[in-house]
Amino acid sequence: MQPKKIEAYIDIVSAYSYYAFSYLRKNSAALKSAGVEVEFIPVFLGGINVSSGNKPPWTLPAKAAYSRYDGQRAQKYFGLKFNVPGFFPIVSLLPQRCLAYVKKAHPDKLEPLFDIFFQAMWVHHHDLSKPNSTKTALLKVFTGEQVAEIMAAAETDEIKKTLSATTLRVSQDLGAFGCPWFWVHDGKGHAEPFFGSDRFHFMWDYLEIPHTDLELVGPVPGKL
Ligand SMILES: N[C@@H](CCC(=O)N[C@@H](CS)C(=O)NCC(=O)O)C(=O)O
Repeated sequence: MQPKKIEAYIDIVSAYSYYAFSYLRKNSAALKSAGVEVEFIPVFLGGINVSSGNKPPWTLPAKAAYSRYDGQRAQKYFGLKFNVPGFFPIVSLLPQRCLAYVKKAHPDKLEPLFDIFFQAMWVHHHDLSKPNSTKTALLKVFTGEQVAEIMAAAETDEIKKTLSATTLRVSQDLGAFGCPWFWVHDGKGHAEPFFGSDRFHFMWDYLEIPHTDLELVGPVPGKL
């Protein structure tokens, strides 16, 4: 029997991946006590779009206009505050390859690095497609020597192939058409996909974890 597990496929170029990452980390103790393992897995969202035939939502003007409301609401809900950087979107291959290497070579540093990269991109508006910005962010988690090692590894065929193989697997085998994408194992030998940072209540039902989110509190005294 497989354990209950959430495979979380995320890219730092995706604000919705940032929301999902923060939420899962905030709830890590509760998930652990419910016997659910969480694995964060770097993917290249641009590659998922190409492979699935999808287009980024902001390329459709109506979705771009709506996303301004949705983004503000999500930030309030998840307790984050940032503006979309002027350079958005970026080609996120460099930071995602660094993460793919760190996952292999320094697995205990993967979550801290995701956190620093998300903050660098969204809160501090550092363009992580530029090597100097990526190096500066890496230095918040690693020594100078390790940063050189990670930057060199990100240029190797092995790491390039690792990121593209994961990206291909999640889109072709696990049905992904965007990020964050989740492949969730129910602990009974089955697994299902979930898309987005706004589907955790369905995920908790699927995993049979008690939760209170989305319960209406009422009636409000004096209002009825
Ligand atoms: N409703 C989802 C939206 C997530 C979303 O729009 N993700 C973007 C990347 S940041 C994407 O890949 N979208 C593909 C699509 O909507 O088809 C959420 O709240 O998390």
